[in-house]
Amino acid sequence: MSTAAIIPAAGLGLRLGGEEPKAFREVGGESLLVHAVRGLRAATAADLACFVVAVPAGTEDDVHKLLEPYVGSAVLRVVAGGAERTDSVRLALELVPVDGIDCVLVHDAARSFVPVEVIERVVLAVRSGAPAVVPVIPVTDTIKRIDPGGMVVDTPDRSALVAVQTPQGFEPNLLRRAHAGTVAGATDDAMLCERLGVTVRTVAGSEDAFKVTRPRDLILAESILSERRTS
Ligand SMILES: Nc1ccn([C@@H]2O[C@H](COP(=O)(O)OP(=O)(O)OP(=O)(O)O)[C@@H](O)[C@H]2O)c(=O)n1
Ligand SMILES: C[C@](O)(CO)[C@H](O)COP(=O)(O)O
Repeated sequence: MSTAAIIPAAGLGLRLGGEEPKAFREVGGESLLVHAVRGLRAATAADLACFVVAVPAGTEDDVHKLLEPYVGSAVLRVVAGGAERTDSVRLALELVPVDGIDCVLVHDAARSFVPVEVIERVVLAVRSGAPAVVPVIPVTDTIKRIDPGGMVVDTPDRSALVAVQTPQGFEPNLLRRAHAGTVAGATDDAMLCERLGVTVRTVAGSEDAFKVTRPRDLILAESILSERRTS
């Protein structure tokens, strides 16, 4: 049995700005998408046999050519993404082979520098029987819930809160059932499984798995990359 990776990379990157979609922005001379694919490939314990990448419509052929050298013997499928992240994941999921896959990872192209250990922890947890797995890190800010008028409603106990990253790992048929239902308002795939009543397991994430979202994040990305290239 092998793993399939879905990479939602079809976002515009409005918060990052710039001329091209975020997945094509470069760090250290290579696009965020290439870094993300290379990172997943490096997780040898994941046995990645298939990549399905959702990209901005019209870029499918170019992206296929761009990524071919990085996927090794794995199958590569590239599909036009949808309006929301969940649409892109659903469209990609339709291209994940049904046979021979025991774990589907969903990994944001924008979390391009996730360490191999995190990827392998997620896959191992799915293979150990957890149907849905997310990597998490502790929350360092105090979080407050507010009302529509901006007034504080309450302050949840921070020790019970975590920030959620990707890759998120799923038993394939669970992910298919999760995406067959209503996806409105879901900001990650695990949330869709929660809506089905499934208990989601957490594993340790990493600060390096941060999501490139705003311009300053590119500076952090460059710094992580040059640290890795030095060591
Ligand atoms: N319609 C969409 C929206 C997002 N994504 C992907 O989902 C991941 C997480 O989304 P985010 O970081 O929010 O990216 P953008 O939507 O591009 O960012 P912004 O909201 O700033 O435009 C990214 O890899 C992004 O390319 C996608 O595949 N399809
Ligand atoms: C999936 C995710 O990266 C987990 O933290 C996050 O929810 C994506 O959110 P975004 O609003 O699409 O950036």
